[in-house]
Amino acid sequence: MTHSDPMDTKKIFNIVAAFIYEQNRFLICQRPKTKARALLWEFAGGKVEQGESHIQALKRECMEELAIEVEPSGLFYQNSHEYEDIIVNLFIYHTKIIKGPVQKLEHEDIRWISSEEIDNYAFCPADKEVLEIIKQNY
Ligand SMILES: Nc1nc2c([nH]c(=O)n2[C@@H]2O[C@H](COP(=O)(O)OP(=O)(O)OP(=O)(O)O)[C@@H](O)[C@H]2O)c(=O)[nH]1
Repeated sequence: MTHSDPMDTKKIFNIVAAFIYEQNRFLICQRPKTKARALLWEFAGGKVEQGESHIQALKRECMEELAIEVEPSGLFYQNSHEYEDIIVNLFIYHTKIIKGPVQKLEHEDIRWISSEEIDNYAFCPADKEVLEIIKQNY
């Protein structure tokens, strides 16, 4: 009997994330030590829960992680990426902060960086392509 391909058993998650750009800088967050992709940098966000829209999920995640009220607008970037543990469908939205200030509630660190500084940070692999787009356009 053949063993099933691990592809078949990996869970697939829809992930929403926020591209928050203010005064030539955008917000990046460092993943906690205890989670998958520990200490890699990412855009704020997380898994879309059952029954939630992308917009609802992004608002909830930004409040949970950063204590900010946000208004997501257009979809900026979409990608699927297979990790060792899961497959992510990543949706990154242009997002504005409606009410701050930003507080670091869940991450190891948070930073506002310019596009020139991107190469100084190790990001989640699924973010590689959008970071190239940011480098070219911001
Ligand atoms: N938020 C966010 N997650 C990303 C990005 N890029 C990327 O590959 N991911 C991946 O998407 C997944 C997000 O899941 P998570 O574990 O942070 O989600 P969550 O906040 O709902 O946490 P939970 O699993 O504890 O409920 C992680 O596997 C993470 O590595 C990104 O830019 N932002």
